[in-house]
Order: sequence, then C-alpha cells, then structure tokens
Amino acid sequence: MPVEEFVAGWISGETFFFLPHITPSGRSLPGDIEGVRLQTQTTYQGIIDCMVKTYRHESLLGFFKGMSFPIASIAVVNSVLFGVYSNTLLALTATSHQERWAQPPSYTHVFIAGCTGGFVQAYCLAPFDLIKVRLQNQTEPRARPGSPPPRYRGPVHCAVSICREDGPWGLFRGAWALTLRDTPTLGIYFVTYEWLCRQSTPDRQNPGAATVLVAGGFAGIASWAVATPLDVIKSRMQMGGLKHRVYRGVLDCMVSSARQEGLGVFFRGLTINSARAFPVNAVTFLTYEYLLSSWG
Ligand SMILES: CN(C)C(=N)NCCC[C@H](N)C(=O)O
Repeated sequence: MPVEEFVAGWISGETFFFLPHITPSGRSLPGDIEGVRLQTQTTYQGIIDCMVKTYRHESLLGFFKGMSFPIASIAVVNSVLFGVYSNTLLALTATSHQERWAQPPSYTHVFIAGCTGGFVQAYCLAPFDLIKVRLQNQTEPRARPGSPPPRYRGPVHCAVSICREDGPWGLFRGAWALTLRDTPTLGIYFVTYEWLCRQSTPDRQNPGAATVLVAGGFAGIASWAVATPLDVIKSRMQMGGLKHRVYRGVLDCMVSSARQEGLGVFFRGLTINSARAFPVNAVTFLTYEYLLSSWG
C-alpha cells in the first residue's frame, strides 16, 4: 500500500492549519466558532452579531475556543482522507498517482474512492470534532475569581468528562451524522476537483498550479455546500444532553429543527463555511499535488 499519499495528506493538512491565521474565517480558528454557534444556538442573528457578542462576552480568546484539539487532529484526518482515497483509487483502477493524469480514472471510480475516504476519515474525526463543538459552545467568559467555572476546563478535561458521563462510546456521539455528512460529500469533493482540472487542462497532461488552486478551492466550496445541512444536524446531535435537547436520532433532529426554526436552519453557517473553504482547500490540493509530483 503506497504510503506517500498518507504523508502528503498529513503535510497538506498542516499547511491547511497555517493558512487560517491569515484568513479571517478559517474553520480552524476564528470563523469556525461562529459557524458552530450559529448552527447550534438560536441567540445569534447572523455572523456579525455572533462575532460581536463573542468578543464582548469572551474577549478575543473566545474566538480560539476548542481549537487545540482540531489543530492536532487536522493532519491525522487529512492524511487518512487522502491516503484512503488514493489507495482505493489504486485498487479500483490499478493506476498510481503519477499515471493518474495520463490515464484518468472514471468519475464513478473517483466518487467511490472519495466516499470511502470520507467514511473512514469521519470515524477518525468524530472524537476530535465532538470535543471542539462542546468547547466552542461554552459561552462563559474565561474563569475569573468568583465567576462559576466553565463546564469543561479544556480539551482533555472535556474528553475525560464525556468518558466519565457517557462511557468511551460517548466520544462518538454524533458520529453517525458525521459519517452521513462526509461520505457522499467527499465523493463530490474529489469529483469536482478532477472535473475542474480536466476541463482546464489539455488531455492527459498534469494540471498547472493555478488550475490546482482554483479546482481545489471550488471543490471545497462544492463539498461544504452539500455538507452544510448535515453539518447543522451533526453539531446539534453532538450538543445533545447538555443545555440542548436530546434527539432520538438524525431524522428526529432534522424534523424537529425544521419544525421549530423553518427550513432555513439547514443553511446556517453556509456563508462562513464556503468563505473559508476556497483558500483552505486550494492550498491543501496544491501542497498535496506538489509533494506527490516532487517525490516522483
Ligand atoms: C465535510 N466536508 C465538506 C469536507 N470535509 N469537505 C472536504 C474539505 C476538507 C477540508 N479539510 C475542509 O475543512 O474544508
């Protein structure tokens, strides 16, 4: 099983982490918290309102809540995604990454390999994502003398508390919704990327850097456009049992959210998810392709 794809996925996941420092809306840093809070709480009127309230109540530090775990996990999850995707494609088509532009795989194979990568990565991501969502939904200001302490003191305390309250499987709360979100979405992600690259590159040639950037960016937007409704459901299920109501399952969460808040609830966070998706995924694909081509 070729491992370069796992390593390239790991490194491109890390560049993905550095980029949000220079973009105002990275999901790994400020911007992610607004997306999650907009999806799970009804107190905000929009992105700006959420940012202003977060700043007023929790200061600048409020924007960075729950981020140390995702930062640690991004490289692992990206490595699993790209590694499983490439190896599945290799198993289906018998063409290595180096030969892939000269002998392009069918879109069906790309879709199946993307769905497989998405399915496997969802289970690796689930515990990290749960802890991030729980920490990001704590709106208490940082501990001050006399003020009640927040429920979770940090990621490790959050993980230990979840295990104590719900057992180790509690860390996988919402994992089913995450799998439903990521499996088809990542199929669409890789198909969009391949399609855009092939449209703007002469037959059987490797795409140039600009093409990879644009195709990667639009693949990110397309995948988040499709994923956002299930992203809302996933975040709500992960919050179940805290201040939020417990849902009987994905369907129950969908139906009662739509009944109480209208169909618009499924598009909460779409703007901010899409705004961050372009730069993050453009750089992820560029780094990934560059590394694999330079390793020959
Ligand atoms: C759930 N969705 C939409 C995805 N996982 N899409 C693929 C993009 C992955 C990238 N790490 C990002 O966060 O944009």
